[in-house]
Amino acid sequence: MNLSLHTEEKNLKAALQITGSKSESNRLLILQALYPEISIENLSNSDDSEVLKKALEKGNGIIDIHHAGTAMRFLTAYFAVNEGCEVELTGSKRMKERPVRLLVDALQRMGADITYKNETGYPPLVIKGKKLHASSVKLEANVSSQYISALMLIGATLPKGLEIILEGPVTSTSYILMTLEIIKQAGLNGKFVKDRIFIEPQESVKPVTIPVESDWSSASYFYSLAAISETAEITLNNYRKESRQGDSSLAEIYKHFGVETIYTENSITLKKTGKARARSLREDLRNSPDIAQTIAVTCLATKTECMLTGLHTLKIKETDRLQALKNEIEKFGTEVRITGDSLQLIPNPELKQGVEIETYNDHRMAMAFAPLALKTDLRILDAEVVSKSYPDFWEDLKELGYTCKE
Ligand SMILES: O=C(O)C1=C[C@@H](OP(=O)(O)O)[C@@H](O)[C@H](O)C1
Ligand SMILES: C=C(OP(=O)(O)O)C(=O)O
Repeated sequence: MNLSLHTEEKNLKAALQITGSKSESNRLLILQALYPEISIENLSNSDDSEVLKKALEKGNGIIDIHHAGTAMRFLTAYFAVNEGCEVELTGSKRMKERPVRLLVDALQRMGADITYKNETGYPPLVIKGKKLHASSVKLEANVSSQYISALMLIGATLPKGLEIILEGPVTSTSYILMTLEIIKQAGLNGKFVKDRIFIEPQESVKPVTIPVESDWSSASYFYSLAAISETAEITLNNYRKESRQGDSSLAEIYKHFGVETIYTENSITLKKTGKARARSLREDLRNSPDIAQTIAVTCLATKTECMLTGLHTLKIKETDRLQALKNEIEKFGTEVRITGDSLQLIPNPELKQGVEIETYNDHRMAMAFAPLALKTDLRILDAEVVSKSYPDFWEDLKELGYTCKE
């Protein structure tokens, strides 16, 4: 499905209910499978959470998790300790190019029975679940925090718990902290001190209901819309100031674009009153990689010079996001310089019209570019990709006065 986006709206006003955080949901689904006393509220309706839920229900045989990175990594650890199960964990073509070696190495050193079906270091994986007795493991921490979260989630089921020693710089730390907070909220114990994470052993937890906050990465597209609009007042329900999600740094970052965040007990209102904006932006996004695309497109639309750093993980996500951003932003006549971990955008006063955006099977490419329709009509190719994290995205955009035509 290709969508042509158009809007004449300059003043945005709406109240929306975005689905639950996929990161929180996927942690909770794994914990619930290990500790059935846990109940979850406001679970994400994303494809990634749906495939994880189905995989846990299936529990044996060939399990295809499509494009879902967290599902691949979390299930690798989950099945490795699930005594008696035999699974082949596979995914989309792109998933077979996304590395899992550091996690698999760590689990193998802990005694797990995991082999590669095709290429060493990449899915599909053949996993035979067994009891693991290790109590400590070392792991390089600069490639993906998902490997670390995966180990943390199974840590309490091991007879002596698990100490995870992080080697080198740590990336996406906010997601490790999210895992720890959720583990504690479930009634388990753990701590993260310097380069070490300790998860205490525990066989069961007391019955507990854990609400999932709505998804801050999904909220980023509304921050971008507010930034690009003349005025905006967009209320998003089920968000908190004290969030577990690192992408809540949006509230601070978007002040540069004149967007204020007003917090009430259970919602945020993004308010733009037309104040002057900064002409340039410097941000280190190593703790919130998923909002890099949104911010780059906001800068394109608002003609803000920007230098985004800490982006070394973007190359191994749903697509090579640095290259994809360069390809698509340059279609508008704006220069983009990328390195292995940074993106610089040099604004151009003219914005080319009638551009078609390739989305590279990446939900965030489609959603990040959509706000730009406030400035120029555009066409988003394969627009259905949004369902990976936010299936209702196009419907919610209509609430803001957009027309989205096939
Ligand atoms: O743990 C998580 O829920 C996630 C961690 C991040 O990945 P990396 O740690 O690989 O950067 C993030 O990009 C991804 O969307 C979700
Ligand atoms: C990178 C992402 O997801 P995952 O790694 O879980 O596929 C994302 O949602 O932006």
